[in-house]
Amino acid sequence: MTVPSDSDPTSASGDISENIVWHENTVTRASRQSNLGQRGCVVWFTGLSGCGKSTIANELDRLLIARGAASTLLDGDNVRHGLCAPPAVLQGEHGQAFAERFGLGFSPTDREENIRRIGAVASLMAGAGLVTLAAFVSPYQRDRDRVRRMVEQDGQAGDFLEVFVDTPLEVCQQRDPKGLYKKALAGEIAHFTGISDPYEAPERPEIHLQFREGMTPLDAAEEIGQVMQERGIFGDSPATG
Ligand SMILES: Nc1ncnc2c1ncn2[C@@H]1O[C@H](COP(=O)(O)OS(=O)(=O)O)[C@@H](OP(=O)(O)O)[C@H]1O
Ligand SMILES: Nc1ncnc2c1ncn2[C@@H]1O[C@H](COP(=O)(O)OP(=O)(O)O)[C@@H](O)[C@H]1O
Repeated sequence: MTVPSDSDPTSASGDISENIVWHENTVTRASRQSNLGQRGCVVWFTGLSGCGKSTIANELDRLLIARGAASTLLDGDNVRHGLCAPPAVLQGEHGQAFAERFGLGFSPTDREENIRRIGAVASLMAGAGLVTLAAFVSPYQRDRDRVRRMVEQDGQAGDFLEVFVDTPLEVCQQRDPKGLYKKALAGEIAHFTGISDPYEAPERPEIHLQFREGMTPLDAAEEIGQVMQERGIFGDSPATG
């Protein structure tokens, strides 16, 4: 825990929230959604490494764009190159102390902060009216529930759709496209989800993609698109203020 220094503006004022005042935007979420003809939302893919999160999310993204929707995609590996970069990436530019303080690995606390940051960004994107796809292992229910609360407080109930990509560990290990399971099983990667770190399966996901042999990414994406249609995401839903 870093004790604020005298030069830290918060040390004099005590509670930082006293000096940070929420500013209501002039342009409302409702007008952004009306312009886009859709409801901003977050479609949150969770599951083991190799379960198919990125593939299905990209397929859904393609379907959404094809139907004229405005969507965007946040992916674990990619976001960990920038917003949630590890210490090794930050050190060169920012120095060791900064890198150790703000860089993220895979400890429970680092994963918590990773998902908290992404949840805040995803909520802002949904607030702009975008269908925001997010594909992260996000192994802890508490972290996923926190994003759900954040998104639905900013918007409305139903704006967060949890998609459990329920592919068995054995299948993920057989796929192992990045060779990470092989490394993890050889002890070369610590805290690897499903091998040496826990994964808490969603208790009540909006969409449960149960693994079936022959089920294609397109099948999964179309199933999600259908649920989104039924939930009024594409323009026949009441806009929020
Ligand atoms: N220790 C460990 N555990 C799990 N995954 C690991 C680990 N180290 C690296 N990777 C690679 O990082 C991707 C997971 O990053 P996420 O940001 O989605 O993880 S988390 O949500 O913070 O748990 C994940 O990407 P996907 O395979 O696309 O899921 C892995 O390839
Ligand atoms: N429905 C599917 N059927 C067969 N292979 C799949 C399916 N979905 C994904 N894959 C393959 O599994 C591997 C891991 O998929 P990926 O989307 O990278 O998973 P994740 O993002 O969860 O790590 C990739 O090689 C991908 O082509």
